[in-house]
Amino acid sequence: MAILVTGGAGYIGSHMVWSLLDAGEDVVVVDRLSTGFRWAVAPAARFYLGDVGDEAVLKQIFAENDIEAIIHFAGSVVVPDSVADPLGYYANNTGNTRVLLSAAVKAGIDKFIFSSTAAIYGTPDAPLPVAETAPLRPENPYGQSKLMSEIMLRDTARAHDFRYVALRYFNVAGADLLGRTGQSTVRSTHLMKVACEAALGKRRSVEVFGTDYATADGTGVRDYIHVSDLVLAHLNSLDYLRRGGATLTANCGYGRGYSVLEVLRAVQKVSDTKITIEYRPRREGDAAFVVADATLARSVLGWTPRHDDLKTIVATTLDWERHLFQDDATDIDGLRRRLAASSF
Ligand SMILES: NC(=O)c1ccc[n+]([C@@H]2O[C@H](COP(=O)([O-])OP(=O)(O)OC[C@H]3O[C@@H](n4cnc5c(N)ncnc54)[C@H](O)[C@@H]3O)[C@@H](O)[C@H]2O)c1
Ligand SMILES: O=c1ccn([C@@H]2O[C@H](COP(=O)(O)OP(=O)(O)O[C@H]3O[C@H](CO)[C@H](O)[C@H](O)[C@H]3O)[C@@H](O)[C@H]2O)c(=O)[nH]1
Repeated sequence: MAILVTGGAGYIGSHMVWSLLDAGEDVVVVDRLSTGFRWAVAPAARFYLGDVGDEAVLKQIFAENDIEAIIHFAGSVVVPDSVADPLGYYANNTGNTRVLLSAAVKAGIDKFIFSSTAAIYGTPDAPLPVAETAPLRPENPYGQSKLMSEIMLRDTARAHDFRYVALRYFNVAGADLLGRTGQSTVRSTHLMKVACEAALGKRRSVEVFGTDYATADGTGVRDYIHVSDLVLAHLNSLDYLRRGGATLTANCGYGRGYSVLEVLRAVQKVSDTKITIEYRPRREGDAAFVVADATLARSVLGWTPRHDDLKTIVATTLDWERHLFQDDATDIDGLRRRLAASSF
């Protein structure tokens, strides 16, 4: 039987596909390539170009493959875009997830792993690790769209023979340690990627949004989790569901935070460069401190992270940035040549 990975051409999904293949799984990918790249999909996976909201595509996939479980990454992920285009975000993240869930139930697929986000907590009440039981108060349509999907999952599991694990990711960063994939998102706004681009001269400077937070150095604190550890939590979730585990919602983070300035210092140290920093006012909607209490993932899923080290996160992000070609992100042969010639 095969695992269907939606959004498998994207940043996190492409790592998932490699890890599943490494573990000997049979993998099918569906992606509409809105932000993902065909070249990012490991060649051994069967690829369908299509939308998870398109019932005909799903029907074809389920007819041509014996799907055991679905890992659902496909979605729109840019918070400010969700404020500008809420209906587009609800359509893709909530509406299309509904279509996928409905097709899964009809096809008798009873295991589902979902990409949720710490954004559904909004601003935590206190600068303490946030547990799954904390109030859910998303502050933007992106977070709302994911919360609505979590609610659909909950109700689907109550009504049907269907179990799921919803993983609430904190700040995902880093790249595959073998250099096979990484974050290739065009115009990313994520701090780790932006800082590494600046270190390599792809950007003139890094803006630090806010220096007056109630944190040790005044800048925002986040829980940066290496993408390979995040993907491991999905493998653990798959095992858990296969063993008959009950529906679960779990945070994915390391349980400790780094400030913006600590991240920038780490990037400068690992890259041996000096980054030009521009201090700016706070970015709207940013919380001071967002760190996971991931006790549940460790205890119930048996998740044991292997790369809980800021230097590794920075080094793998830098390595991937060095290998990314700048002009033509559709140049798959060019990327393969560069990867083949690389030292990974
Ligand atoms: N990156 C993070 O820090 C982070 C944090 C929390 C949650 N998440 C969630 O993880 C998932 C993956 O995020 P990512 O960072 O890899 O983003 P990404 O943009 O790199 O990947 C998303 C992939 O889904 C595809 N896609 C989007 N809509 C689709 C649709 N309707 N049908 C088929 N394919 C579609 C895109 O082409 C892309 O390949 C998302 O659901 C996101 O909300 C990401
Ligand atoms: O150029 C930048 C970019 C970010 N930051 C700061 O760096 C920290 C991290 O910001 P990111 O944009 O990298 O990530 P966010 O914490 O804003 O959000 C990310 O993590 C969330 C979960 O906590 C959601 O999943 C969301 O989708 C994802 O973008 C914040 O304090 C932010 O203010 C800067 O100072 N300068």
